Amino acid sequence: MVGSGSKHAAGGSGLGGGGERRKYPIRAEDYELYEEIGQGVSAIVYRALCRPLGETVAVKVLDFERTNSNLNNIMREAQTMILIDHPNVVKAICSFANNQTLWVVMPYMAGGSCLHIMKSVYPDGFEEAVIATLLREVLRGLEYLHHHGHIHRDVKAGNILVDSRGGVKLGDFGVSACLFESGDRQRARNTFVGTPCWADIWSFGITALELAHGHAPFSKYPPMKVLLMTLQNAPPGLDYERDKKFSRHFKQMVAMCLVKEPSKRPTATKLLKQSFFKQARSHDYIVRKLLEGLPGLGARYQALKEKDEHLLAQKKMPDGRKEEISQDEYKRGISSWNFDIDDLKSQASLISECEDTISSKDTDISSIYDFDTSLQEQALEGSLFSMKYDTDIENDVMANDKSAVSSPEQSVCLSRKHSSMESCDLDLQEKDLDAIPTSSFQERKCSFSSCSSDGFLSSKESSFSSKPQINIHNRDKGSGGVLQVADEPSPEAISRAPKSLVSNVDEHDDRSKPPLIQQRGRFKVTPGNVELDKAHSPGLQKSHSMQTISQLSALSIPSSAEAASSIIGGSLYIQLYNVLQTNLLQREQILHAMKQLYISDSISPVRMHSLSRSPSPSSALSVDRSMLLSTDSAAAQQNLNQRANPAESDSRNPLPKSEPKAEAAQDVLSKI
Ligand SMILES: Nc1ncnc2c1ncn2[C@@H]1O[C@H](COP(=O)(O)OP(=O)(O)OP(=O)(O)O)[C@@H](O)[C@H]1O
Repeated sequence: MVGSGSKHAAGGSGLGGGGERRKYPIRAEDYELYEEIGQGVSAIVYRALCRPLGETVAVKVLDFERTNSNLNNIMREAQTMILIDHPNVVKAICSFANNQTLWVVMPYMAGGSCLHIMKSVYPDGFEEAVIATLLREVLRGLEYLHHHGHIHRDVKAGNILVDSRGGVKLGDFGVSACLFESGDRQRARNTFVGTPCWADIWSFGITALELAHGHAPFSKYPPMKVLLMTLQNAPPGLDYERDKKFSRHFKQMVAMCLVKEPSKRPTATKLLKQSFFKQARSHDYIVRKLLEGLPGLGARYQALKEKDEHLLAQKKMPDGRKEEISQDEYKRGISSWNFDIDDLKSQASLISECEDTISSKDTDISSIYDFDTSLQEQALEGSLFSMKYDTDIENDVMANDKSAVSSPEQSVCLSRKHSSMESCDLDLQEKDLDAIPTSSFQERKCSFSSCSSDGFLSSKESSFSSKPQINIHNRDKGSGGVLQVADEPSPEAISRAPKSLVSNVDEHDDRSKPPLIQQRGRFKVTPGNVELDKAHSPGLQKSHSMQTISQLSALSIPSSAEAASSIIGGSLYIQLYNVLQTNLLQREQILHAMKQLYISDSISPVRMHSLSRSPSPSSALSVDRSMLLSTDSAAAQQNLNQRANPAESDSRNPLPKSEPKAEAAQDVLSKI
């Protein structure tokens, strides 16, 4: 559709009334944009008039500059929306390019989103019959999507839209996935039988709670806490005192959706048969209950926006923002995955190579969600979690240029040579306590100190590089699964990388954009004192992994400490975990190398054993300098291989031997 020579596009059935297909113009000048009615990660939605037809529509203006999704992805979203034809799913009427933007024309949903309605009028949630009516419509939409091989992946109150006649539709296909898009329909069907709906069904259950309470579970908690709670706690439900007003059927329906074991969740079709939905009513009921007396959408949206801005002016994150971020984390923490099974399998096996705590035996998707010890959860967060949520940036770079993957020397992103604290303050300060709940503060602090107790990472000493970095996960098993950070991607990689990525690399090119310190999946770290303006934030991708970033980037971050605790604390936590993993792996490799060298130098087995068991730097005080100078994990690995397979040893790479130097050992280990 984009750039099509024709000046008109056929609208979807029903839009023109009487079943005729109306011709919608595909030129910007044929649409008059009125007030803003919504904003997403990379798009602003306006009420608009389609001049030739005299019809009010919604136009979603997607800024190419603000999305780091490639054009194909954007087109895919628009195309998907155009092909949609179901009364409970918002379809796109047409789309076209206009300068640096893509315009997607949609039917105008005058009631706006359920989230906005709740925030404006029902802060404590809707009554049960309203919820049943809304959710039945949503389920019908989901049933249709799943039947056609689509997964919505972003089911939430904010994406349930209501039209002026009480019609309810699921909107926002920004992160939807088509199971068949690889072209191998049969394989996709076989691989995914039954699975894809699971993610949406979990989100659907959380959305039910959101509609019942006015907010999603744990929405007041910071994202990482929410994710941990999702993994650690029993699934949430309608179990509290305040939930007594809800029927048994409602509670049962929610409980069916919120089962951690994905395969045990019902399909949309099965859910629709639940008794809970017997109380669902008509569209008129929705009009009466929700829309009557409601201010116009534009005014409502403006009022909510002003409230948020007011909170921002007071340097507080608006509750709504907090909630949105947390609820996204919550839902996505358990319900999202990338849809490349092979990729997931290789990631899972990678993790098992890195982490003893995760079994590699079962690489089925569901097993990925089945870790139940806290250590495994932490490993999940640190590695699988971040890998699962990799953005397209990584994929693009990996696909485009493998040379962008850094050498092992470049892989340590926490190093002394980049020890300025400019980027972020890892040492969470007491004054930030009001920004996040005490429990999570303590938990996070505790995590940091446990790192430092090993002597490998001190929260006080360490920092992230202030240099912009691109985070590349090395998925090559041969590398042992080290998570690597490319310090400087090759010029080729830069030239071929998506524009937004390049802009992250070269901060000098665009100083209006906050320098990206590190981007890992949905999280990024920026200098704490940078004013982040959503409108100018770079590299925003319309994907769930970036949604939080966008929400965060809309905020003014007043101080690094505050930012660390209230906003990017979660991302720091993840990054620290990744760093820790990287370092632990390297440490293991070095210790292995040391062991081997000790063997060759006739060091007593008892001593060697104690060395391998003790991770503390002091245990390495009397080791051979040459053993320790190899911080290059690949070289260490090669040395190990040579020792293990002497026949294969390469005489061009002799294992260096030199004198014992305790200080050197300590020096090297302290840098790890
Ligand atoms: N057709 C529509 N009619 C009325 N309002 C709409 C329509 N489409 C979207 N909106 C409003 O605009 C907001 C943002 O739209 P949308 O979710 O499509 O953008 P996005 O960039 O995909 O956002 P997200 O961050 O939720 O992924 C919605 O939450 C909703 O309030």
